[in-house]
Amino acid sequence: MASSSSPASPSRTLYDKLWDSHIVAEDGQESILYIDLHMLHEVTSPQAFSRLAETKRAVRRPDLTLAMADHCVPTTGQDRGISAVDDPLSRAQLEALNANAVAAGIEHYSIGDLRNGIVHVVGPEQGRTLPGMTIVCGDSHTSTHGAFGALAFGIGTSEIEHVLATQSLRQTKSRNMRVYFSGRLGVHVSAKDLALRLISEIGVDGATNHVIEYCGPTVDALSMEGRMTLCNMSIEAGARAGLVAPDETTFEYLAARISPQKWHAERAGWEALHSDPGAHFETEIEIDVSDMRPMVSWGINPAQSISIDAHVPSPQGARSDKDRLMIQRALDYMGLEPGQQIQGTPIDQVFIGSCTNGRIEDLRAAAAIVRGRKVAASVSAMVVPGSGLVRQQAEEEGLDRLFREAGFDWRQPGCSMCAAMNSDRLRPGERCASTSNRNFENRQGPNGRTHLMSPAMAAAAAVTGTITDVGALY
Ligand SMILES: CC(C)[C@H](C(=O)O)[C@@H](O)C(=O)O
Ligand code: SF4
Repeated sequence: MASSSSPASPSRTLYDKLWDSHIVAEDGQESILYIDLHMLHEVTSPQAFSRLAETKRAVRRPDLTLAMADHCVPTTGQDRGISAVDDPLSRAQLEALNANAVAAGIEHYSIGDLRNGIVHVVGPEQGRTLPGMTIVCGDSHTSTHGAFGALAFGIGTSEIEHVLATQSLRQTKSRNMRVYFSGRLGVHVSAKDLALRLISEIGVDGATNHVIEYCGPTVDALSMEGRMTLCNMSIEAGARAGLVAPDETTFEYLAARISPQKWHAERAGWEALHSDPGAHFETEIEIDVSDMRPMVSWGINPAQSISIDAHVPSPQGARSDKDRLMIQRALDYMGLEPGQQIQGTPIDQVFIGSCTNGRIEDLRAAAAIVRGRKVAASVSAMVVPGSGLVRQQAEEEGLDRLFREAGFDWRQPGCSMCAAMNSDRLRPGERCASTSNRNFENRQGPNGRTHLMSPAMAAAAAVTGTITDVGALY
């Protein structure tokens, strides 16, 4: 695929600039890109290391590689590790990651280390994610790091092997897409709602073959945490990556995480990381969010999301036979009636966490709703901080006490019930208010039912026992 504007063109998008500045070699439609940071987790890296060993190749740049366990770690009793009896597969994955990292000299935050957590929370937190970088990980939500103006995307196991061996990656360029959000967000309307709104409008394949650049006054006003939430969910619209051009908000976030020398040396370069005026985007979307209410998913993919005051669709109203079948299947799986109000639907569990919404700001937003209230008797609710440092920060602020006193479980960090790869999972038929990013069938446990929403909305669901407009709690 031809790039939207050639390297020599005067007007380039941010994506064009990131792409051009990392080309090591070009071959027809494909380029080899240099990779500045490669993050590893326990689920997708073991086979890549085995292949490397089989072919007697070494890790080329251990210093540009960072490893941590997140997907299958338990969220209680982490000091005990994982028992080989209870969960032999997860235990083997943790041991493999540890052994591989040690053997290659790769920095590794193992389970129980304060710096450990979900890879997409930890990279930025540790100041490893920087504007202008190329970042890859064997994980689709690597798009999160695009919030810093880094070209960040998920890769497969054979690509992990390739990056480990060469620190480069063969890629075909995607198209440029611009998503412009205007309008001031209402109280309790957050970046998560922006993401769900966008995906509900363009669909789960609306950004396929594209890299999205998010911009406009609404995005400018978002914190880094909010931008990470937004970029995180780019992949749920089918995009290869999401981007936000770095600005003062970004620089300030980084000032607290990297050395002053590095910050001063890099800053001028970071300031050039934006789309030039007149740069060409193949696809442009504009959304005015001034009147937006919080969003919630009703179905079995993130595009099946509606405003909290809306009604679940009915198959009769579908535009095509395919849509009708999709709606029917989603209603059946979710145990919802056509046309019913989403508000007031009783829930069984609440999960606050994940790489979408497991950062300190997310916990603060949820805690603000929980303060002085109790989790409904019918609900079991848990908070899983995105990293050990997020957990520590929350404890310093007394948020853990607020959650515990309200009846939440206060857990140790990891992916947890986002993907149910550890023992945190829904029982069949249970309905969950979740701050994660995927509501696919069986995602949070076999026959579990997931409703995606923001942390404030999940907290409101916890205290009322139903899907509730958090704005109505005041
Ligand atoms: C396990 C991993 C490959 C997977 C991903 O790539 O996204 C997981 O993180 C997820 O969210 O489903
Ligand atoms: S928190 Fe969920 S979405 Fe994020 S990396 Fe872990 S499993 Fe994937």
